[in-house]
Amino acid sequence: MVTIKEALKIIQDQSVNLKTENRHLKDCLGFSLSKNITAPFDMPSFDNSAMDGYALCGIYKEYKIVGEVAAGDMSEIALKEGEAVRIFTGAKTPEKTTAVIMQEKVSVHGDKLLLETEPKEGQCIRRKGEELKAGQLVFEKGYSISPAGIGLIGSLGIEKVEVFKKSVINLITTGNELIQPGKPKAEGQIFESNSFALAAACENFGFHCQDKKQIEDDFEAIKSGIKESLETADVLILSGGISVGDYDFVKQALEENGVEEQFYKVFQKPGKPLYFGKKGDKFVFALPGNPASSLSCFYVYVLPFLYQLSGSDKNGLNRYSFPISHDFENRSDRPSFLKAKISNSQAEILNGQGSSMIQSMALGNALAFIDAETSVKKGDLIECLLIS
Ligand SMILES: Nc1nc2c(c(=O)[nH]1)N[C@H]1C(S)=C(S)[C@@H](COP(=O)(O)OP(=O)(O)OC[C@H]3O[C@@H](n4cnc5c(N)ncnc54)[C@H](O)[C@@H]3O)O[C@H]1N2
Ligand code: MOO
Repeated sequence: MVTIKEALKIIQDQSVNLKTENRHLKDCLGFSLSKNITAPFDMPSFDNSAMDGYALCGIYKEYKIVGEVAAGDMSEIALKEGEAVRIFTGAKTPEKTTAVIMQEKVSVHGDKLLLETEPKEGQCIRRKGEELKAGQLVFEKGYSISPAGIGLIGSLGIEKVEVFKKSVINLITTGNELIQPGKPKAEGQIFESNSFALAAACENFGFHCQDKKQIEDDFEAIKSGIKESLETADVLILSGGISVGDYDFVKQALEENGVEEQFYKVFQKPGKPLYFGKKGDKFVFALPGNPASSLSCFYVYVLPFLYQLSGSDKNGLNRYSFPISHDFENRSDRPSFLKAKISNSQAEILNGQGSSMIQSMALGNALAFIDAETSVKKGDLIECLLIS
């Protein structure tokens, strides 16, 4: 049995073999850059107007209108003192433009432009290079590409980016009692839900489960299922059959497939029988079957590792401390990840903390960490991992 800290360190210390690929801008959301990106040119690349209005030369209250520039116009108007041109948002400001005035603040009489007040030098002009200078570092290697990141990369004219490949994830659920939702359920059976929750949790953070298998509690079936899944997977996630019961065959089946244990059992609640192993450059997480245990272990251990394998600068769920909204006593002798809800900047530990209970996780939005046999008072800060 290892501590939470030790388990996380064992995972973090794995040497991983990152592969790269080129992806089109439209297909790189959530991927991590395998190279820095620097600005190929100044941004903006020319001085331009921030408003629909008039570009002005000199500081006056009256100007002569001598022309027009629209966004995308290439024409160069040489403005002289006291002259103005009609201009639109994003259009290149003529040379010698002192300021731009928005059209709501002027009146036009023939070719005469009258201002309510004198303009301030430089107003409403977006300067060349004010956001980025040519050659400036825009994103560092490892940056996880966000929608705004895609926007910026596109605006730099970059069509394809080199990113780290994401892992192929395969899932195996085990258990004789499991039947698929939608099928008639006999006494003693339960609906299989972990594979859906785990696949959804992967998708939620930009990872994808390629293959899903459900296998009964039969040693040979589990052993051959693992063998087959490992052929295509970079990361194999199993659920169930990892505890000490007579029908818990997963650990032995992994061993017989040449998977080397990195740790088995973590001193925590939920998720004590968590297993982590490796075979060559493939990794295996065997999560406890209890629905809340498997998902909690996914968030705390699998997700950081998926990020690590994808070259990301992220290392798991965001962690923040929040004041707890009520007194709470953790009676468990194990440090606990408790299903919690953050609202109005306060954390509430929800009812229904059993490892088999997933409703509290579904209604909550965080896992609150409270040490074993620890009491906290209303207002004390507790560490929370934000699920959403
Ligand atoms: N004698 C002991 N018994 C148990 C121990 C222990 O230390 N000694 N540990 C308990 C803890 S803690 C956990 S957690 C569970 C984990 O057991 P397994 O990983 O072997 O999981 P299963 O026994 O297969 O299933 C547990 C529970 O979860 C339900 N389940 C399983 N798979 C799914 C699924 N895909 N979808 C929905 N629900 C699932 C299953 O029906 C069981 O109710 O072991 C304790 N026992
Ligand atoms: O390790 Mo278990 O998840 O407490 O029931």
